[in-house]
Amino acid sequence: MQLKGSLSIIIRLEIKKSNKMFGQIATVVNNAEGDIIAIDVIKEEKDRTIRDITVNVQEENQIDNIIKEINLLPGVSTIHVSDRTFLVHLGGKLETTPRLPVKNRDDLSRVYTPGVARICLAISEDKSLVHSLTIKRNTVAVVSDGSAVLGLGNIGPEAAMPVMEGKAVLFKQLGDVNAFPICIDSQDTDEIVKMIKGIAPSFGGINLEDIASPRCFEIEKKLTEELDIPVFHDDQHGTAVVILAGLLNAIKIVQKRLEDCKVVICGIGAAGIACTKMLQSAGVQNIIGVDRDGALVKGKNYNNDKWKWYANNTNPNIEVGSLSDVIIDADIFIGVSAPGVLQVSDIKNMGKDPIVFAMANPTPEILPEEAEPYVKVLATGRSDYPNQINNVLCFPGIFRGALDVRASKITEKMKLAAAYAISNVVTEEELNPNYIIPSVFNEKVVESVRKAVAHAAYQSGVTKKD
Ligand SMILES: NC(=O)C1=CN([C@@H]2O[C@H](COP(=O)(O)OP(=O)(O)OC[C@H]3O[C@@H](n4cnc5c(N)ncnc54)[C@H](O)[C@@H]3O)[C@@H](O)[C@H]2O)C=CC1
Ligand SMILES: CC(=O)C(=O)O
Ligand SMILES: [Mg+2]
Repeated sequence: MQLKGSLSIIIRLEIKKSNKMFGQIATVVNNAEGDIIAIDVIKEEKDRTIRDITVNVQEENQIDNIIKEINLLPGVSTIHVSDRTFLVHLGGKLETTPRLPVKNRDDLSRVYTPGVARICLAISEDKSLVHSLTIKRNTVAVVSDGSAVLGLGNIGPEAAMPVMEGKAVLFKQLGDVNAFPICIDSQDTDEIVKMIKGIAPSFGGINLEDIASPRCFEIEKKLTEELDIPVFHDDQHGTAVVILAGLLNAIKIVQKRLEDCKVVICGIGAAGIACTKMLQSAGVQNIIGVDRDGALVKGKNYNNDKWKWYANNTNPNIEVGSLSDVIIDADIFIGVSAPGVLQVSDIKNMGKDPIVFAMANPTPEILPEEAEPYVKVLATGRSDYPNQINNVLCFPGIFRGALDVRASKITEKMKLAAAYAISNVVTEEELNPNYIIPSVFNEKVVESVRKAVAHAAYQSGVTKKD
C-alpha cells in the first residue's frame, strides 16, 4: 500500500571531492519534488566527503526516483537511506521508569521482599488499597485486537502495536497517565472480554482502540457492565467528543444552528455511530448515515442491531441513494470511512458554506488540496493540515479527569462536558476557518477537559474519591 503524506528520509552520500556535485544533487532532489530540509557533514577526507541529506517527499515512489537519479551522477553514490519515521520506532517508543531508586539492601527490602509482603497483605485485606499503593491508580491499558487499525483495516495485533504505543506515549506526555499497549491475539468477542477482565486488576481504566464494529460495541458493553473501572472505546467516544467540539466552533463561523443543519456522516462503524449519538445529544435533528451500500433508511432490512437502531433513529426525511445523492444541500459532511470517498462534485452540491470533516486516517475521504477551494471549514484527522480533529484531543484529558476522581464509568455527561471544554479553549478572537479546534499541544486542553470531566463525574454520581 502506498501512503501519501509527509515522508522524511535521510540519504547518506559519498561524494568525490574532485567532482563538485552538490548543486546537481540538489537539482535532482528538486526535480523529483523532494525538499532538502537539512545537510549534515558526517566525515571530511582529503578526496571524499560523507554527507547526510534530509529530504521530505510526499509519496514513497519519489524516494526510489531520487536515489536512482543521484546514483547516476558522476562521483556520487548513496551509502544508505533511512526513513526517519522508522528510525524513531527502532526499539519501540516506550519504556518503564522506576519512580524511586533501589540503591542498597535497605531500599531493596522495602521495595521488594520482605517489606513488600506487608503491602500485599494490606491490599488482600482491603482491595481498595490497590488504588493508593500500586500503579493501578494512574494506569490505563490501551487494548486492541488489530481488527480496525486506523483506516488500514484488519492488519492484526502485531501490526497494531505501533499505534497503541503511540497512544500510550500521548497518554503520558499530555495527561501524565501511564499507559500500556496491549495487543490481543484473538478476534472473538467473549475471548477478548475474558482477557481484558483478566488483566483489569492492574489497571485504573481500559481504553479500547481500533477494534472493528460491530464487535467493539458488545465488548465495551460487557466490560462496562462487569468492571468497576472506566472502559472507553476511543474510536467511538473520543472521536465523537472531538467532532462535536469542532462543530460547535465551525457552526459559529458559518452562522448556522446545529439544530437546523443537514449532516451527512459517511462510515457507520464505531466512530460514525458514536458521533451520530453525540450530535443528537447536542440537538442535531437531520443526520443521514451512509455506508458502502448507500444511505441507511427506515424500512430496509439490516442484519446488525446497531444499523437497525440507526435506520430507525436518523434520516427523518427517508432520503435514499448513494453518498452523492444524499449529500445534496447538506450543511455538514463528516467522513469516518475510507480514503477518497468524497468527490469535489459532491461538495459543490452541498448547501451554502459547506463544513467538511474528512477524518479517515491516514488518508482522508478527500485530500485537503482538492476540497479547500469549495468549502468554508475543512478539518482532517492529520497533524500536517490545519484543524486536526483527532481523538488525541480527548483521551488524555478524559482519563486524567476520570482517574483523578476514581470514576467507575465515563458517562454521557462527562463526554459532553469534554466536548464543550475542548471547543471553549478556542476564544472568540482566535476563531477562524483554519482554527476551529485547539492544537494537541495547547496546554489548556488537558486541564480544561480534566476539570470538566471530573465535575461531570460528580454530577453523574460515579466517583469514588473526592
Ligand atoms: N480522526 C480521528 O480521530 C479518528 C479517525 N478515525 C478514522 O475513521 C475511520 C473509521 O474508523 P472506525 O469507525 O474505527 O472503523 P469501523 O471499521 O468501525 O467503521 C468503518 C465504517 O466505514 C465503512 N466504510 C468503509 N469504506 C467505505 C466506503 N467506501 N464508503 C462508505 N463507508 C465505508 C465500513 O463499512 C464501516 O462501517 C478510519 O479511517 C479511522 O482512521 C477513527 C477514529 C478517530
Ligand atoms: C485516531 C484514531 O484513533 C484512528 O484513526 O483510529
Ligand atoms: Mg483509533
